[in-house]
Amino acid sequence: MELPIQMAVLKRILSLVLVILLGRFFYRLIRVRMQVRRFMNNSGLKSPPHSFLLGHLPAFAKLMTKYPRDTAGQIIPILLVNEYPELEAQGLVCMDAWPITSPMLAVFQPDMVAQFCQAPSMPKSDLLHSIFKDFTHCQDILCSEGDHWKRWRSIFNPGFSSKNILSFIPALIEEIQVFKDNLLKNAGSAIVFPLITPATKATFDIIGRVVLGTKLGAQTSDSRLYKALKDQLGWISIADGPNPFHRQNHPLRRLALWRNNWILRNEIIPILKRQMVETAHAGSPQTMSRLAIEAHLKETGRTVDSASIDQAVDEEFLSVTLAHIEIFLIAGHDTTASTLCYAYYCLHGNPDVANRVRKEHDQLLGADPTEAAAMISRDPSVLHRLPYTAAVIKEVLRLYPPLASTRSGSRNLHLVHPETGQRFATEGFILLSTSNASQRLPQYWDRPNDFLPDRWLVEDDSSVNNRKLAWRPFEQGPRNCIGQELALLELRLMLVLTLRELDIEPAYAADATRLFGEPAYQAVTTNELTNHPKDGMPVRVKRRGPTADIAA
Ligand code: HEM
Repeated sequence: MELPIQMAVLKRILSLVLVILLGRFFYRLIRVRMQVRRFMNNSGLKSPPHSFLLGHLPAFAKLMTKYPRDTAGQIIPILLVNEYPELEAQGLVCMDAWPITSPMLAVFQPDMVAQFCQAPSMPKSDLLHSIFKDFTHCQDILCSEGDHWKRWRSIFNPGFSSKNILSFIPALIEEIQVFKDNLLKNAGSAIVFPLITPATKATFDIIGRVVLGTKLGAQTSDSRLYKALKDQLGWISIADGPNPFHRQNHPLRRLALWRNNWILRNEIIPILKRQMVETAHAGSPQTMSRLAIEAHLKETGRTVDSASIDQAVDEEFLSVTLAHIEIFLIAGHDTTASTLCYAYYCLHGNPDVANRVRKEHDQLLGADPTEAAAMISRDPSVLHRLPYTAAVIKEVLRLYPPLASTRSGSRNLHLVHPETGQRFATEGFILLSTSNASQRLPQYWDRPNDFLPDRWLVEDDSSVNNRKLAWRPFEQGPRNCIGQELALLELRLMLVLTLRELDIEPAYAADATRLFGEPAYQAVTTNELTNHPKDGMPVRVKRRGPTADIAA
Protein backbone atom coordinates (compact mmCIF):
# COMPACT_ATOMS: atom_id res chain seq x y z
CA MET A 1 0.00 0.00 0.00
CA GLU A 2 2.83 2.38 0.88
CA LEU A 3 4.34 2.55 -2.61
CA PRO A 4 1.31 4.05 -4.41
CA ILE A 5 1.05 6.70 -1.67
CA GLN A 6 4.69 7.63 -2.09
CA MET A 7 4.22 7.78 -5.86
CA ALA A 8 1.23 10.06 -5.42
CA VAL A 9 3.24 12.38 -3.17
CA LEU A 10 6.08 12.39 -5.66
CA LYS A 11 3.69 13.22 -8.49
CA ARG A 12 2.25 16.10 -6.49
CA ILE A 13 5.70 17.46 -5.72
CA LEU A 14 6.70 17.21 -9.37
CA SER A 15 3.49 18.90 -10.49
CA LEU A 16 4.08 21.67 -7.97
CA VAL A 17 7.66 22.16 -9.17
CA LEU A 18 6.41 22.25 -12.76
CA VAL A 19 3.74 24.81 -11.90
CA ILE A 20 6.31 26.98 -10.10
CA LEU A 21 8.75 26.74 -13.03
CA LEU A 22 6.05 27.55 -15.56
CA GLY A 23 4.80 30.36 -13.35
CA ARG A 24 8.31 31.84 -13.17
CA PHE A 25 8.75 31.41 -16.90
CA PHE A 26 5.50 33.19 -17.78
CA TYR A 27 6.04 35.90 -15.16
CA ARG A 28 9.47 36.65 -16.68
CA LEU A 29 8.03 36.42 -20.21
CA ILE A 30 5.32 38.97 -19.45
CA ARG A 31 7.80 41.29 -17.73
CA VAL A 32 10.26 41.14 -20.64
CA ARG A 33 7.62 41.64 -23.32
CA MET A 34 6.00 44.53 -21.44
CA GLN A 35 9.38 46.16 -20.93
CA VAL A 36 10.14 45.90 -24.66
CA ARG A 37 6.66 47.15 -25.68
CA ARG A 38 6.89 50.08 -23.22
CA PHE A 39 10.33 50.93 -24.55
CA MET A 40 9.15 50.86 -28.17
CA ASN A 41 6.07 52.98 -27.42
CA ASN A 42 7.90 55.56 -25.29
CA SER A 43 10.79 56.03 -27.70
CA GLY A 44 8.67 55.81 -30.86
CA LEU A 45 11.09 53.13 -32.04
CA LYS A 46 10.51 51.39 -35.34
CA SER A 47 10.96 47.67 -35.04
CA PRO A 48 10.47 44.42 -36.92
CA PRO A 49 7.08 42.86 -36.06
CA HIS A 50 6.99 41.99 -32.33
CA SER A 51 4.84 39.13 -31.00
CA PHE A 52 3.79 39.20 -27.34
CA LEU A 53 4.38 35.47 -26.99
CA LEU A 54 7.56 35.08 -29.06
CA GLY A 55 9.08 38.55 -29.19
CA HIS A 56 11.10 39.13 -32.34
CA LEU A 57 11.83 35.44 -32.84
CA PRO A 58 9.26 34.95 -35.68
CA ALA A 59 10.64 38.05 -37.45
CA PHE A 60 14.20 36.72 -37.11
CA ALA A 61 13.13 33.25 -38.29
CA LYS A 62 11.48 34.79 -41.38
CA LEU A 63 14.53 36.96 -42.03
CA MET A 64 16.90 34.00 -41.74
CA THR A 65 15.05 32.05 -44.45
CA LYS A 66 16.87 34.39 -46.86
CA TYR A 67 20.31 33.85 -45.38
CA PRO A 68 22.49 30.92 -44.33
CA ARG A 69 21.08 29.39 -41.14
CA ASP A 70 24.44 29.47 -39.40
CA THR A 71 25.10 33.21 -39.93
CA ALA A 72 26.81 34.55 -36.79
CA GLY A 73 24.36 36.27 -34.42
CA GLN A 74 26.34 39.50 -34.51
CA ILE A 75 25.49 39.92 -38.20
CA ILE A 76 21.72 39.91 -37.56
CA PRO A 77 21.48 43.68 -36.86
CA ILE A 78 22.88 44.52 -40.28
CA LEU A 79 20.55 42.00 -41.94
CA LEU A 80 17.65 43.65 -40.10
CA VAL A 81 18.72 47.09 -41.33
CA ASN A 82 18.91 45.72 -44.89
CA GLU A 83 15.44 44.20 -44.51
CA TYR A 84 13.85 47.22 -42.82
CA PRO A 85 15.77 50.25 -44.17
CA GLU A 86 13.69 52.59 -41.96
CA LEU A 87 15.62 51.23 -38.95
CA GLU A 88 18.91 52.72 -40.10
CA ALA A 89 18.01 56.31 -39.20
CA GLN A 90 17.43 55.35 -35.53
CA GLY A 91 21.00 54.23 -35.04
CA LEU A 92 19.91 51.10 -33.18
CA VAL A 93 17.73 48.03 -33.41
CA CYS A 94 15.79 46.49 -30.54
CA MET A 95 16.14 42.69 -30.51
CA ASP A 96 13.89 40.70 -28.21
CA ALA A 97 14.92 37.06 -28.52
CA TRP A 98 13.96 36.08 -24.96
CA PRO A 99 14.12 33.25 -23.81
CA ILE A 100 17.20 32.66 -25.93
CA THR A 101 18.93 35.82 -24.69
CA SER A 102 17.94 38.92 -22.73
CA PRO A 103 16.53 41.77 -24.81
CA MET A 104 19.21 43.79 -26.53
CA LEU A 105 19.70 47.16 -28.11
CA ALA A 106 22.10 46.61 -30.99
CA VAL A 107 23.59 50.07 -31.52
CA PHE A 108 25.43 50.92 -34.73
CA GLN A 109 25.39 54.74 -34.80
CA PRO A 110 28.99 55.37 -33.64
CA ASP A 111 28.27 58.47 -31.47
CA MET A 112 25.59 56.49 -29.68
CA VAL A 113 27.99 53.58 -29.15
CA ALA A 114 30.40 56.08 -27.57
CA GLN A 115 27.62 57.04 -25.12
CA PHE A 116 27.89 53.66 -23.40
CA CYS A 117 31.38 52.40 -24.31
CA GLN A 118 33.43 55.56 -23.92
CA ALA A 119 31.79 58.31 -21.87
CA PRO A 120 30.61 56.71 -19.75
CA SER A 121 31.91 53.18 -20.11
CA MET A 122 29.00 51.26 -18.65
CA PRO A 123 29.60 48.04 -16.68
CA LYS A 124 30.03 44.87 -18.72
CA SER A 125 26.82 42.93 -19.31
CA ASP A 126 25.47 40.05 -17.23
CA LEU A 127 25.76 38.00 -20.41
CA LEU A 128 29.56 38.36 -20.32
CA HIS A 129 29.60 37.54 -16.60
CA SER A 130 27.49 34.44 -17.18
CA ILE A 131 30.03 33.25 -19.76
CA PHE A 132 33.08 33.58 -17.52
CA LYS A 133 31.69 33.04 -14.02
CA ASP A 134 32.52 29.32 -13.89
CA PHE A 135 35.89 29.80 -15.47
CA THR A 136 37.83 32.89 -14.38
CA HIS A 137 35.19 33.75 -11.78
CA CYS A 138 35.17 37.19 -13.41
CA GLN A 139 38.32 38.18 -11.56
CA ASP A 140 40.00 39.18 -14.83
CA ILE A 141 40.15 42.58 -16.53
CA LEU A 142 37.76 41.58 -19.31
CA CYS A 143 34.88 41.06 -16.89
CA SER A 144 35.69 43.01 -13.71
CA GLU A 145 34.89 46.62 -12.85
CA GLY A 146 35.98 49.51 -10.61
CA ASP A 147 39.17 49.48 -8.53
CA HIS A 148 39.92 45.80 -9.20
CA TRP A 149 39.86 46.40 -12.95
CA LYS A 150 41.85 49.67 -12.67
CA ARG A 151 44.58 48.07 -10.57
CA TRP A 152 45.09 45.06 -12.84
CA ARG A 153 44.79 47.01 -16.09
CA SER A 154 47.54 49.35 -14.90
CA ILE A 155 49.73 46.37 -13.94
CA PHE A 156 49.42 44.87 -17.44
CA ASN A 157 49.38 48.05 -19.58
CA PRO A 158 53.21 48.30 -19.75
CA GLY A 159 53.39 44.71 -20.98
CA PHE A 160 51.23 45.56 -23.99
CA SER A 161 53.13 48.77 -24.87
CA SER A 162 54.65 48.97 -28.36
CA LYS A 163 58.17 48.93 -26.94
CA ASN A 164 57.65 45.82 -24.85
CA ILE A 165 55.88 44.01 -27.68
CA LEU A 166 58.74 44.69 -30.08
CA SER A 167 61.05 42.87 -27.70
CA PHE A 168 58.98 39.68 -28.19
CA ILE A 169 59.52 39.69 -31.95
CA PRO A 170 62.30 37.03 -32.05
CA ALA A 171 60.05 34.65 -30.06
CA LEU A 172 57.11 35.42 -32.34
CA ILE A 173 59.26 34.73 -35.40
CA GLU A 174 60.11 31.27 -34.04
CA GLU A 175 56.42 30.43 -33.66
CA ILE A 176 55.50 31.82 -37.07
CA GLN A 177 58.30 29.78 -38.63
CA VAL A 178 56.61 26.63 -37.25
CA PHE A 179 53.27 27.85 -38.65
CA LYS A 180 54.83 28.40 -42.08
CA ASP A 181 56.62 25.04 -42.05
CA ASN A 182 53.35 23.29 -41.19
CA LEU A 183 51.61 25.00 -44.10
CA LEU A 184 54.48 24.17 -46.42
CA LYS A 185 54.06 20.47 -45.61
CA ASN A 186 50.75 20.63 -47.47
CA ALA A 187 52.02 22.85 -50.27
CA GLY A 188 51.65 21.48 -53.75
CA SER A 189 49.34 18.66 -52.71
CA ALA A 190 45.61 18.66 -53.33
CA ILE A 191 44.97 18.56 -49.58
CA VAL A 192 42.22 20.90 -48.43
CA PHE A 193 42.20 21.75 -44.72
CA PRO A 194 40.57 24.36 -42.48
CA LEU A 195 43.06 27.19 -42.17
CA ILE A 196 41.62 28.21 -38.82
CA THR A 197 43.20 25.15 -37.16
CA PRO A 198 46.89 25.91 -37.79
CA ALA A 199 46.20 29.65 -37.46
CA THR A 200 44.60 29.15 -34.03
CA LYS A 201 47.42 26.95 -32.78
CA ALA A 202 50.01 29.47 -34.00
CA THR A 203 48.31 32.44 -32.35
CA PHE A 204 47.93 30.38 -29.18
CA ASP A 205 51.66 29.61 -29.10
CA ILE A 206 52.38 33.27 -29.77
CA ILE A 207 50.20 34.51 -26.93
CA GLY A 208 51.81 31.89 -24.69
CA ARG A 209 55.22 33.45 -25.35
CA VAL A 210 53.92 36.94 -24.56
CA VAL A 211 51.86 36.07 -21.52
CA LEU A 212 53.89 33.33 -19.84
CA GLY A 213 57.23 33.53 -21.65
CA THR A 214 56.84 29.80 -22.31
CA LYS A 215 56.66 27.61 -25.40
CA LEU A 216 53.21 26.06 -25.14
CA GLY A 217 53.77 23.78 -28.15
CA ALA A 218 50.19 23.65 -29.47
CA GLN A 219 51.62 23.58 -33.01
CA THR A 220 54.07 20.80 -32.38
CA SER A 221 52.50 18.55 -29.73
CA ASP A 222 49.27 17.40 -28.21
CA SER A 223 49.29 20.28 -25.72
CA ARG A 224 47.18 19.53 -22.61
CA LEU A 225 46.84 23.21 -21.86
CA TYR A 226 45.55 24.00 -25.35
CA LYS A 227 43.10 21.11 -25.32
CA ALA A 228 41.72 21.99 -21.88
CA LEU A 229 41.33 25.65 -22.78
CA LYS A 230 39.54 24.90 -26.05
CA ASP A 231 37.30 22.37 -24.32
CA GLN A 232 36.51 24.91 -21.61
CA LEU A 233 35.43 27.45 -24.23
CA GLY A 234 32.91 24.89 -25.47
CA TRP A 235 31.37 24.56 -22.04
CA ILE A 236 31.10 28.15 -20.95
CA SER A 237 27.65 29.29 -21.69
CA ILE A 238 26.56 32.06 -23.97
CA ALA A 239 22.78 31.79 -23.56
CA ASP A 240 21.62 33.83 -20.60
CA GLY A 241 17.93 32.93 -21.02
CA PRO A 242 16.24 29.69 -19.90
CA ASN A 243 16.99 27.74 -23.06
CA PRO A 244 16.55 24.03 -22.10
CA PHE A 245 18.62 22.74 -25.03
CA HIS A 246 21.67 24.84 -24.37
CA ARG A 247 24.89 23.10 -23.41
CA GLN A 248 24.77 24.92 -20.07
CA ASN A 249 22.07 22.41 -19.04
CA HIS A 250 24.13 19.33 -19.91
CA PRO A 251 24.31 16.98 -16.90
CA LEU A 252 28.11 16.62 -17.20
CA ARG A 253 28.85 20.30 -17.65
CA ARG A 254 29.94 20.97 -14.05
CA LEU A 255 32.27 18.00 -14.10
CA ALA A 256 33.83 19.07 -17.40
CA LEU A 257 34.31 22.64 -16.15
CA TRP A 258 35.91 21.41 -12.95
CA ARG A 259 38.23 19.05 -14.82
CA ASN A 260 39.37 21.71 -17.28
CA ASN A 261 39.89 24.25 -14.49
CA TRP A 262 41.96 21.65 -12.67
CA ILE A 263 44.14 20.95 -15.72
CA LEU A 264 44.65 24.62 -16.44
CA ARG A 265 45.59 25.33 -12.85
CA ASN A 266 48.06 22.44 -12.81
CA GLU A 267 49.66 23.56 -16.05
CA ILE A 268 49.90 27.27 -15.27
CA ILE A 269 50.53 27.57 -11.53
CA PRO A 270 53.90 25.71 -11.58
CA ILE A 271 55.09 28.17 -14.24
CA LEU A 272 54.02 31.09 -12.06
CA LYS A 273 55.72 29.66 -8.99
CA ARG A 274 58.93 29.06 -10.89
CA GLN A 275 58.85 32.61 -12.17
CA MET A 276 58.27 33.96 -8.67
CA VAL A 277 61.57 32.47 -7.63
CA GLU A 278 63.37 33.68 -10.74
CA THR A 279 61.86 37.15 -10.89
CA ALA A 280 64.82 38.90 -9.25
CA HIS A 281 66.87 37.96 -12.34
CA ALA A 282 64.21 38.84 -14.93
CA GLY A 283 65.04 41.31 -17.66
CA SER A 284 63.16 42.35 -20.78
CA PRO A 285 60.81 41.39 -22.36
CA GLN A 286 58.27 41.70 -19.61
CA THR A 287 55.75 38.88 -19.85
CA MET A 288 52.33 39.37 -18.28
CA SER A 289 53.03 36.74 -15.65
CA ARG A 290 56.21 38.53 -14.58
CA LEU A 291 54.46 41.89 -14.39
CA ALA A 292 51.85 40.41 -12.06
CA ILE A 293 54.50 38.72 -9.92
CA GLU A 294 56.63 41.85 -9.66
CA ALA A 295 53.64 43.97 -8.64
CA HIS A 296 52.73 41.41 -5.98
CA LEU A 297 56.24 41.08 -4.55
CA LYS A 298 56.62 44.86 -4.48
CA GLU A 299 53.31 45.33 -2.65
CA THR A 300 53.97 42.63 -0.09
CA GLY A 301 57.69 43.41 0.26
CA ARG A 302 58.38 39.66 0.05
CA THR A 303 61.04 37.63 -1.66
CA VAL A 304 60.56 33.95 -2.26
CA ASP A 305 63.03 31.15 -2.88
CA SER A 306 62.49 27.65 -4.15
CA ALA A 307 62.51 26.20 -0.63
CA SER A 308 59.78 28.49 0.73
CA ILE A 309 57.65 28.96 -2.39
CA ASP A 310 54.82 26.59 -1.46
CA GLN A 311 54.31 28.16 1.97
CA ALA A 312 55.02 31.77 0.97
CA VAL A 313 52.74 31.95 -2.00
CA ASP A 314 49.52 33.87 -1.54
CA GLU A 315 46.48 31.85 -2.77
CA GLU A 316 44.44 34.92 -3.68
CA PHE A 317 47.26 36.37 -5.75
CA LEU A 318 47.68 33.05 -7.55
CA SER A 319 44.00 32.70 -8.37
CA VAL A 320 43.64 36.28 -9.71
CA THR A 321 46.83 35.94 -11.76
CA LEU A 322 45.65 32.58 -13.10
CA ALA A 323 42.35 34.21 -14.14
CA HIS A 324 44.31 36.84 -16.06
CA ILE A 325 46.62 34.37 -17.77
CA GLU A 326 43.54 32.40 -18.85
CA ILE A 327 41.73 35.45 -20.17
CA PHE A 328 44.82 36.60 -22.10
CA LEU A 329 45.24 33.14 -23.60
CA ILE A 330 41.57 33.14 -24.65
CA ALA A 331 41.25 36.73 -25.85
CA GLY A 332 44.64 36.67 -27.52
CA HIS A 333 44.34 33.72 -29.87
CA ASP A 334 41.21 33.03 -31.89
CA THR A 335 40.36 36.68 -32.62
CA THR A 336 43.76 37.08 -34.22
CA ALA A 337 43.54 33.68 -35.93
CA SER A 338 40.26 34.42 -37.68
CA THR A 339 41.54 37.87 -38.71
CA LEU A 340 44.57 36.16 -40.26
CA CYS A 341 42.33 33.75 -42.18
CA TYR A 342 40.28 36.66 -43.52
CA ALA A 343 43.46 38.52 -44.47
CA TYR A 344 44.56 35.61 -46.70
CA TYR A 345 41.01 35.33 -48.03
CA CYS A 346 40.75 39.02 -48.97
CA LEU A 347 44.23 39.04 -50.50
CA HIS A 348 43.46 35.99 -52.60
CA GLY A 349 40.27 37.63 -53.84
CA ASN A 350 42.14 40.87 -54.63
CA PRO A 351 45.37 39.90 -56.43
CA ASP A 352 46.33 43.52 -57.18
CA VAL A 353 46.28 44.30 -53.48
CA ALA A 354 48.26 41.13 -52.72
CA ASN A 355 50.91 42.13 -55.25
CA ARG A 356 51.20 45.60 -53.73
CA VAL A 357 51.64 44.08 -50.28
CA ARG A 358 54.38 41.75 -51.55
CA LYS A 359 56.06 44.66 -53.27
CA GLU A 360 56.03 46.65 -50.04
CA HIS A 361 57.73 43.69 -48.32
CA ASP A 362 60.33 43.42 -51.13
CA GLN A 363 61.10 47.11 -50.91
CA LEU A 364 61.56 47.13 -47.17
CA LEU A 365 63.20 43.75 -46.64
CA GLY A 366 64.87 42.92 -49.95
CA ALA A 367 63.78 40.56 -52.68
CA ASP A 368 64.77 37.32 -50.91
CA PRO A 369 61.89 36.39 -48.57
CA THR A 370 64.03 33.86 -46.69
CA GLU A 371 66.15 36.76 -45.38
CA ALA A 372 63.20 38.58 -43.84
CA ALA A 373 63.10 36.79 -40.47
CA ALA A 374 66.75 37.56 -39.72
CA MET A 375 66.36 41.20 -40.77
CA ILE A 376 63.29 41.71 -38.62
CA SER A 377 64.94 40.01 -35.63
CA ARG A 378 67.82 42.48 -35.90
CA ASP A 379 65.51 45.48 -36.16
CA PRO A 380 61.87 44.70 -35.20
CA SER A 381 60.89 48.35 -35.64
CA VAL A 382 60.83 47.79 -39.45
CA LEU A 383 57.36 46.36 -38.81
CA HIS A 384 56.20 49.92 -38.18
CA ARG A 385 57.22 50.88 -41.72
CA LEU A 386 54.62 48.84 -43.60
CA PRO A 387 51.76 51.30 -44.18
CA TYR A 388 50.05 49.34 -46.93
CA THR A 389 50.15 46.03 -45.03
CA ALA A 390 48.78 47.87 -41.98
CA ALA A 391 45.97 49.30 -44.15
CA VAL A 392 45.12 45.80 -45.41
CA ILE A 393 44.76 44.50 -41.85
CA LYS A 394 42.57 47.44 -40.82
CA GLU A 395 40.33 46.84 -43.81
CA VAL A 396 40.07 43.13 -42.98
CA LEU A 397 39.02 44.03 -39.43
CA ARG A 398 36.48 46.49 -40.82
CA LEU A 399 34.77 43.81 -42.90
CA TYR A 400 35.17 40.92 -40.46
CA PRO A 401 35.38 42.09 -36.83
CA PRO A 402 35.60 38.93 -34.71
CA LEU A 403 33.53 40.12 -31.75
CA ALA A 404 31.23 42.78 -30.39
CA SER A 405 31.25 44.49 -26.99
CA THR A 406 28.33 44.28 -24.61
CA ARG A 407 27.42 46.56 -21.70
CA SER A 408 24.56 46.81 -19.20
CA GLY A 409 21.80 49.35 -19.73
CA SER A 410 20.76 51.43 -16.73
CA ARG A 411 17.92 53.59 -15.43
CA ASN A 412 20.38 56.52 -15.46
CA LEU A 413 21.48 56.10 -19.05
CA HIS A 414 19.60 57.35 -22.10
CA LEU A 415 21.13 57.11 -25.54
CA VAL A 416 20.57 60.22 -27.66
CA HIS A 417 20.75 60.22 -31.43
CA PRO A 418 23.16 63.07 -32.32
CA GLU A 419 21.18 64.23 -35.36
CA THR A 420 17.52 63.62 -34.50
CA GLY A 421 17.76 64.09 -30.72
CA GLN A 422 15.64 60.93 -30.30
CA ARG A 423 16.18 59.48 -26.78
CA PHE A 424 16.24 55.83 -25.83
CA ALA A 425 15.98 54.45 -22.30
CA THR A 426 18.38 51.57 -21.69
CA GLU A 427 17.28 50.01 -18.39
CA GLY A 428 16.83 46.23 -18.63
CA PHE A 429 18.64 45.92 -21.97
CA ILE A 430 21.99 44.49 -22.95
CA LEU A 431 23.71 47.18 -25.02
CA LEU A 432 25.58 45.77 -27.99
CA SER A 433 28.22 47.76 -29.86
CA THR A 434 27.52 46.38 -33.31
CA SER A 435 30.80 46.91 -35.12
CA ASN A 436 29.72 44.57 -37.93
CA ALA A 437 27.04 47.11 -38.79
CA SER A 438 28.79 50.44 -38.05
CA GLN A 439 31.75 49.30 -40.13
CA ARG A 440 29.55 48.69 -43.18
CA LEU A 441 27.20 51.68 -43.06
CA PRO A 442 27.14 53.52 -46.40
CA GLN A 443 26.95 56.90 -44.67
CA TYR A 444 30.41 56.26 -43.15
CA TRP A 445 32.10 54.18 -45.77
CA ASP A 446 32.28 54.51 -49.55
CA ARG A 447 31.49 51.17 -51.21
CA PRO A 448 31.10 49.64 -47.74
CA ASN A 449 31.12 45.99 -48.81
CA ASP A 450 34.26 46.29 -50.95
CA PHE A 451 37.75 45.49 -49.77
CA LEU A 452 39.57 48.82 -50.29
CA PRO A 453 42.73 49.15 -48.17
CA ASP A 454 43.51 52.47 -49.89
CA ARG A 455 40.73 54.12 -47.92
CA TRP A 456 43.10 53.98 -44.92
CA LEU A 457 45.79 55.93 -46.72
CA VAL A 458 43.60 58.90 -47.73
CA GLU A 459 44.20 62.00 -45.63
CA ASP A 460 40.93 63.77 -46.49
CA ASP A 461 39.34 65.18 -43.31
CA SER A 462 35.79 63.86 -43.43
CA SER A 463 36.77 60.28 -44.12
CA VAL A 464 39.44 60.43 -41.39
CA ASN A 465 36.82 61.48 -38.83
CA ASN A 466 34.39 58.83 -40.02
CA ARG A 467 37.05 56.18 -39.74
CA LYS A 468 37.94 57.23 -36.21
CA LEU A 469 34.36 57.00 -35.03
CA ALA A 470 32.99 54.06 -36.91
CA TRP A 471 35.94 51.62 -36.90
CA ARG A 472 35.57 49.74 -33.63
CA PRO A 473 36.93 46.18 -33.96
CA PHE A 474 38.89 46.70 -30.73
CA GLU A 475 36.19 48.95 -29.23
CA GLN A 476 37.15 52.43 -28.05
CA GLY A 477 37.36 54.11 -24.65
CA PRO A 478 38.84 52.93 -21.36
CA ARG A 479 37.76 49.31 -21.89
CA ASN A 480 39.23 49.02 -25.35
CA CYS A 481 41.31 45.97 -26.25
CA ILE A 482 44.53 45.92 -24.24
CA GLY A 483 46.07 43.56 -26.83
CA GLN A 484 45.40 45.57 -29.99
CA GLU A 485 49.01 46.67 -30.60
CA LEU A 486 50.12 43.09 -30.18
CA ALA A 487 47.42 41.77 -32.52
CA LEU A 488 48.20 44.31 -35.23
CA LEU A 489 51.94 43.73 -35.05
CA GLU A 490 51.57 39.97 -34.94
CA LEU A 491 49.31 39.99 -38.00
CA ARG A 492 51.77 42.18 -39.89
CA LEU A 493 54.61 39.82 -38.99
CA MET A 494 52.63 36.74 -40.04
CA LEU A 495 51.88 38.26 -43.43
CA VAL A 496 55.44 39.45 -43.94
CA LEU A 497 56.85 36.00 -43.19
CA THR A 498 54.41 34.00 -45.29
CA LEU A 499 52.93 35.98 -48.12
CA ARG A 500 55.94 35.99 -50.44
CA GLU A 501 56.52 32.26 -50.04
CA LEU A 502 52.99 30.89 -50.01
CA ASP A 503 49.76 31.19 -51.92
CA ILE A 504 46.84 30.35 -49.68
CA GLU A 505 43.77 29.68 -51.78
CA PRO A 506 40.28 29.37 -50.33
CA ALA A 507 38.73 26.07 -51.43
CA TYR A 508 35.00 26.44 -50.83
CA ALA A 509 32.77 24.28 -53.00
CA ALA A 510 31.32 26.07 -56.01
CA ASP A 511 27.81 25.64 -54.60
CA ALA A 512 28.74 26.66 -51.02
CA THR A 513 26.17 28.82 -49.21
CA ARG A 514 26.99 32.52 -49.34
CA LEU A 515 26.34 35.69 -47.41
CA PHE A 516 26.88 39.06 -49.13
CA GLY A 517 28.12 36.92 -52.03
CA GLU A 518 30.91 35.39 -49.92
CA PRO A 519 31.26 31.71 -48.97
CA ALA A 520 33.62 32.67 -46.12
CA TYR A 521 30.96 34.47 -44.10
CA GLN A 522 31.18 34.72 -40.32
CA ALA A 523 29.33 31.69 -39.04
CA VAL A 524 28.13 30.37 -35.72
CA THR A 525 30.91 27.98 -34.69
CA THR A 526 30.18 25.30 -32.12
CA ASN A 527 32.32 25.62 -29.01
CA GLU A 528 33.74 29.04 -29.88
CA LEU A 529 32.93 32.44 -28.40
CA THR A 530 33.89 34.66 -31.32
CA ASN A 531 32.96 34.87 -35.00
CA HIS A 532 34.86 32.39 -37.15
CA PRO A 533 34.92 31.96 -40.93
CA LYS A 534 32.46 29.39 -42.24
CA ASP A 535 33.84 25.82 -41.98
CA GLY A 536 37.08 27.19 -40.57
CA MET A 537 37.98 28.42 -44.08
CA PRO A 538 38.98 25.43 -46.21
CA VAL A 539 42.17 26.21 -48.15
CA ARG A 540 44.82 24.75 -50.39
CA VAL A 541 48.43 25.92 -50.10
CA LYS A 542 50.96 26.40 -52.88
CA ARG A 543 54.59 27.32 -52.60
CA ARG A 544 55.44 30.50 -54.50
CA GLY A 545 58.60 30.04 -56.54
CA PRO A 546 61.03 32.83 -57.50
CA THR A 547 59.20 33.15 -60.82
CA ALA A 548 55.95 33.82 -59.06
CA ASP A 549 57.69 36.48 -56.99
CA ILE A 550 59.10 38.16 -60.05
CA ALA A 551 55.74 38.03 -61.80
CA ALA A 552 54.19 39.67 -58.72
C1 HEM B 1 42.32 40.88 -33.88
C2 HEM B 1 42.44 40.61 -32.60
C3 HEM B 1 41.58 41.17 -31.50
C4 HEM B 1 40.35 41.76 -31.55
C5 HEM B 1 39.51 42.06 -32.77
C6 HEM B 1 40.00 42.11 -30.19
C7 HEM B 1 38.82 42.77 -29.82
C8 HEM B 1 38.52 43.17 -28.54
C9 HEM B 1 37.33 43.89 -28.16
C10 HEM B 1 36.22 44.32 -29.11
C11 HEM B 1 37.39 44.11 -26.83
C12 HEM B 1 36.35 44.82 -25.96
C13 HEM B 1 35.48 43.75 -25.33
C14 HEM B 1 34.39 44.29 -24.47
O1 HEM B 1 34.13 45.48 -24.46
O2 HEM B 1 33.75 43.46 -23.80
C15 HEM B 1 38.61 43.51 -26.35
C16 HEM B 1 39.00 43.52 -25.04
C17 HEM B 1 40.10 42.84 -24.57
N1 HEM B 1 41.05 42.19 -25.33
FE1 HEM B 1 41.07 42.03 -27.33
N2 HEM B 1 40.98 41.70 -29.36
C18 HEM B 1 41.98 41.14 -30.11
C19 HEM B 1 43.18 40.63 -29.67
C20 HEM B 1 43.57 40.58 -28.35
C21 HEM B 1 44.84 40.11 -27.89
C22 HEM B 1 46.00 39.63 -28.77
C23 HEM B 1 44.81 40.16 -26.54
C24 HEM B 1 45.97 39.78 -25.68
C25 HEM B 1 45.92 39.29 -24.53
C26 HEM B 1 43.51 40.70 -26.14
C27 HEM B 1 43.07 40.90 -24.84
C28 HEM B 1 41.95 41.62 -24.49
C29 HEM B 1 41.58 41.92 -23.11
C30 HEM B 1 42.31 41.46 -21.86
C31 HEM B 1 40.44 42.71 -23.16
C32 HEM B 1 39.69 43.34 -21.98
C33 HEM B 1 40.26 44.74 -21.74
C34 HEM B 1 39.58 45.50 -20.61
O3 HEM B 1 38.37 45.40 -20.44
O4 HEM B 1 40.29 46.24 -19.92
N3 HEM B 1 42.79 40.95 -27.27
N4 HEM B 1 39.29 42.95 -27.41
